[in-house]
Amino acid sequence: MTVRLGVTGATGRMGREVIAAAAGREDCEVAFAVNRDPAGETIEGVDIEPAAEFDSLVADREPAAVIDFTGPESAVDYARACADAGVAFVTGTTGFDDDEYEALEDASEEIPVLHAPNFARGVQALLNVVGEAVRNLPGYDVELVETHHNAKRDAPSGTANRLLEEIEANGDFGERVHGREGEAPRSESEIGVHALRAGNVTGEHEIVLADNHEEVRLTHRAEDRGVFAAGAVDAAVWIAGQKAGWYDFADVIGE
Ligand SMILES: NC(=O)C1=CN([C@@H]2O[C@H](COP(=O)(O)OP(=O)(O)OC[C@H]3O[C@@H](n4cnc5c(N)ncnc54)[C@H](OP(=O)(O)O)[C@@H]3O)[C@@H](O)[C@H]2O)C=CC1
Ligand SMILES: O=C(O)C1=N[C@H](C(=O)O)C[C@H](O)C1
Repeated sequence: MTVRLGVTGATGRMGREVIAAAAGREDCEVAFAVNRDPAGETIEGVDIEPAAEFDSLVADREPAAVIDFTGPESAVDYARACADAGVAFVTGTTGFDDDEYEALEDASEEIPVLHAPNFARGVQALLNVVGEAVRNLPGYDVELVETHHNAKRDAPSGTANRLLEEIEANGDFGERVHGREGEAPRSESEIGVHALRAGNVTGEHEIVLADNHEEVRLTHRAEDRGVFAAGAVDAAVWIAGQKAGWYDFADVIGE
């Protein structure tokens, strides 16, 4: 069966990759793709339509799932529209505040919703091992450094926040300290968090665990945005067969 997909944020860095990833597969097809101001563009043979036509495109082209890489406000709007239309929703957008995240969770009462701050399988593996590393090294200093391209809006990255949750769930830590300046000695239990923005870096996350005699570094480096797009399309094909509820990328990989 071919899964029909809608794509939002289609002319963005990720939207283009999602369309290319879907075009290269036989188990799915792009039913429509929208962007805020598409200016008549075509990507991989798909005409990019204005975002204002989203509701009517969903009604006419009947996608089984929508893949969203836009921004937090837009993602929430699309999640609500998908809930109204009964269409599954997959979003890789990051930077949601608590209210926005709650709105996504509300939508999951009516449709399947999957949010993953990172669709790289290597990041999922990193999430699986970081807690174990922290548990094995009690009392070690923990610092997280993430590096992204100079156009990224949110900081720290969604992936960094997710890694921090995993670290905190597995050790006895104090506050997160975002960067340091001036007189800023390290307290024993704080977690230092550092967001670098430079050039065209696709996405790097490194966790440093150290005491005074040794250090361990766990690093993930995305070489190409195609890795995120492939994971997002896997998630959309998978979610098309699920019932309403809240899912994450681990659910997709676990099957
Ligand atoms: N989960 C993951 O694996 C990954 C997540 N991300 C996240 O994905 C999001 C997008 O990243 P990226 O592609 O780099 O960002 P871009 O800014 O390149 O792309 C976002 C696109 O969404 C469009 N857009 C914004 N609002 C709407 C709307 N209402 N309707 C339709 N289109 C809209 C923008 O249009 P316009 O040009 O008009 O602003 C733009 O084309 C970010 O939150 C990022 O952190 C990124 C990479 C991987
Ligand atoms: O904006 C990006 O580019 C990325 N954003 C995601 C995040 O915030 O974690 C994932 C990836 O690192 C690329």
